[in-house]
Amino acid sequence: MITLTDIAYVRSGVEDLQGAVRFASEIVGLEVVDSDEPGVAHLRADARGHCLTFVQGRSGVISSGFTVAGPEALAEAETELEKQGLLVERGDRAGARSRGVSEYIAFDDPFGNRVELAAAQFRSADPVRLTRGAGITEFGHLCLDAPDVHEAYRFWSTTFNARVSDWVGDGACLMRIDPVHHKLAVFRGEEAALCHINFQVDSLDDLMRNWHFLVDQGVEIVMGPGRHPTSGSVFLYFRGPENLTYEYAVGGRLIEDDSAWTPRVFDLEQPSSIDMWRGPVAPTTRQRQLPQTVPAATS
Ligand SMILES: O=C/C=C/C(C(=O)O)=C(/O)C(=O)O
Ligand SMILES: [Fe+2]
Repeated sequence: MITLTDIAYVRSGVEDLQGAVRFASEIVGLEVVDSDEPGVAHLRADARGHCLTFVQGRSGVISSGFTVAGPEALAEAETELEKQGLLVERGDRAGARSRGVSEYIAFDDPFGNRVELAAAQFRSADPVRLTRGAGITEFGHLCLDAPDVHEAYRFWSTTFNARVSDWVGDGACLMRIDPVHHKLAVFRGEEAALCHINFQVDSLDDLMRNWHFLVDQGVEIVMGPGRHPTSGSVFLYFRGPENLTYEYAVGGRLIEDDSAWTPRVFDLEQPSSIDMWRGPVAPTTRQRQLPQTVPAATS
């Protein structure tokens, strides 16, 4: 089993590089990192050198990167994946440099999502300089699409150390690789794709200020503000250029003791399974069944 130590980055192809960078920096708030690569832009949210890369070209996710413990673990992972019959490519020096990692390998998950494993992701000692006061604290998780979330779970939980934290019916599988409720989510979708990329913010005030800012900027709000019963985080999903969906979230449960946690299965048909603030506020059935008051008998 391959042990993933963290999420590392998302690389996405964009037709309008300037537009994507402008949105990710001036609207989302990420810091633009210097890049000497023509047609490539890197953005930063936390101590990682960068966590989001846009590459001028065909629109759509290129790859999602994770880290393993080091070069030996990477070599073992390469062997393990090849044993499973997966076609594994070892990245070259230029590719590693562009990813801000020491070395990496790449393969497709069973659905065609391009996944990369890196031996080490470079950290930056420079303080993060967000482009606006969005309150972003970290690149929190990434969510992939797959036609069968159970099959996806089987892949991630047998090939890797992913454990399921919660399910939303057959629609979503939320997996952890450390105590954070999920660093990797898989949503049911017709084909391989990046469902969204999450950035944690420091406070509820940050999230709500961001909401007003996005609305004032005319950004498409996809969902929220709301609260996930799964992680418990308060969320806000919004659409950026070329259909890249971002999520701000605040909070979220930690699962420190695997043995004490039992994954729950929320009903995909219930709106409150995605947003617990959408639960029924109408009178409960008990009140509806209260006997009608009987008019006083007329004498
Ligand atoms: O309906 C599921 C939503 C899950 C969460 C969460 O619980 O935080 C996400 O953020 C997600 O799907 O990525
Ligand atoms: Fe999310």
